[in-house]
Amino acid sequence: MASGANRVDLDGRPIKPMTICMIGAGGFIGSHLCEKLMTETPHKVLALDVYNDKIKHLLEPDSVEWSGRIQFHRINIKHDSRLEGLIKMADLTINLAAICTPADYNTRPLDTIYSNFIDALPVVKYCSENNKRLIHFSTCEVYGKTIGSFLPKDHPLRDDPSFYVLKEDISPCIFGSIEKQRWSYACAKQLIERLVYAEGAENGLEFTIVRPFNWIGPRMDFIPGIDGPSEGVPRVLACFSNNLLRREPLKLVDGGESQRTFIYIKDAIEAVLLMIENPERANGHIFNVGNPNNEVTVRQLAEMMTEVYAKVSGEGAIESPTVDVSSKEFYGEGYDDSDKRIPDMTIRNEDSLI
Ligand SMILES: O=C(O)[C@H]1O[C@H](OP(=O)(O)OP(=O)(O)OC[C@H]2O[C@@H](n3ccc(=O)[nH]c3=O)[C@H](O)[C@@H]2O)[C@H](O)[C@@H](O)[C@@H]1O
Repeated sequence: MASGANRVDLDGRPIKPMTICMIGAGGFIGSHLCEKLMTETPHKVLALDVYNDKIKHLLEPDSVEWSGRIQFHRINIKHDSRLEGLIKMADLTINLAAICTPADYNTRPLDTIYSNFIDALPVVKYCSENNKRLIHFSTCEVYGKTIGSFLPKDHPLRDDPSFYVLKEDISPCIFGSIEKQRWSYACAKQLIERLVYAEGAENGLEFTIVRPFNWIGPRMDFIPGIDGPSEGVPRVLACFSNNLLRREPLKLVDGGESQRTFIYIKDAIEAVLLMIENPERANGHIFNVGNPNNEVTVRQLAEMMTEVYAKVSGEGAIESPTVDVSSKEFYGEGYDDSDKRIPDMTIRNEDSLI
C-alpha cells in the first residue's frame, strides 16, 4: 500500500506525492503521523527533532520498504540555520514542536511561552515568505474555561450546550488571571494562532490550525523513573498508569471533577491525513479534532483504569484506589484547570473532512 498508487482526494482528484517538513516529528503525534505517511502514502518526510527514539523503527534503513522517503534531521529549531532551507525544500510544513505537559506551564512558564510562541515564529515567517503551506498544531486548551463554569453549580444553563460546547469560530478563549500561570501555555498558543491567521489574512499564507482534544495512545508521555525523569509529572493517563504499576492510590486533583473527552491517536491521525491531502478544503480553517461522545470526569477515568488494570494484571485493587490532592500540592502555585472540553465537530464535517 506504501506506493499509494491510485489514491484520490475527497474530490476524486489524484493525490500527488509531496515532501513534508515535519517539525517535532520525534514526539507522540509526530511518530504516529510519520508511521501513517510511510505505510499508507507515497509522501516524503523531512523529520526534524532533537530526539528520534519514537521513530527509530521507521528509520532503520535496510529493514523498511520506505527507506529513502523519510529523512531524520537532528535540529533544535531554536537555533539552527538549516530550518529555512528545509522548509523551502518541502511543499508543506507541519509544526508539532511544543512543551505540552500541564505540570510545566506554571513551573516553567518562560520555557513554555518561548517554546510555544517565540520558537514557532520563524516557522510561520519562513512559510509565509516562501509561500509554503503550514499546518500548525495548537491545542484545545486555547478555549480555556467554559462560559458555563462561571454559573452557580446548580444553574440550569450549565446543561445548555451553548454554554459548554467548544466551537472554533464562535467560542471565546477564557483564561484565568496572570498569577494563574497555568494559562501561559494557552495564551502563547492563542497568540501564535492569531499570528498564523493574520499571515493568512494579510499575506495570503495557506494555513490549517489543528486543535487536538486529549489524543491518547502508545508512545504518549512517559512513566516517571522508567522512561522519563523520576520527578517528572506527565499527563493524566501516564500518571494513573504509573500509580497502578506502583500499587499506589491514583491522585485526584481537586476532587477529579474536571471533564475530558479522549480520542485514540490513530483515529485523530486519520483526520490530519485528510487535511494534508485536501488543501483546498482545509486551508484557512481551524479544526477541533476530538470525540465529543467520549466524555468522562477524571474520577471516572481513575475508576475505569483501576478496573481495566485489575483485569489485565490479575492483581486485585488496593484498599484505597484513589486519594484526593489539592492542585497546589500536586502542581504547585499558579495551577488552574479547564473544567470541560467538548469539541464541536461541525466545521470538520461541513468541510467533509470525515
Ligand atoms: O492531551 C491533550 O490534548 C491536552 O493535554 C493537556 O491538558 P490536560 O487535559 O489538562 O492534561 P492532563 O495532565 O492529562 O490533565 C487532565 C486532568 O487530570 C487531572 N489529573 C492529572 C494527573 C493526575 O495524576 N491526577 C489528576 O487528577 C488534571 O488536574 C486535569 O484535570 C495539555 O495541556 C493540552 O495542551 C493538550 O491539548
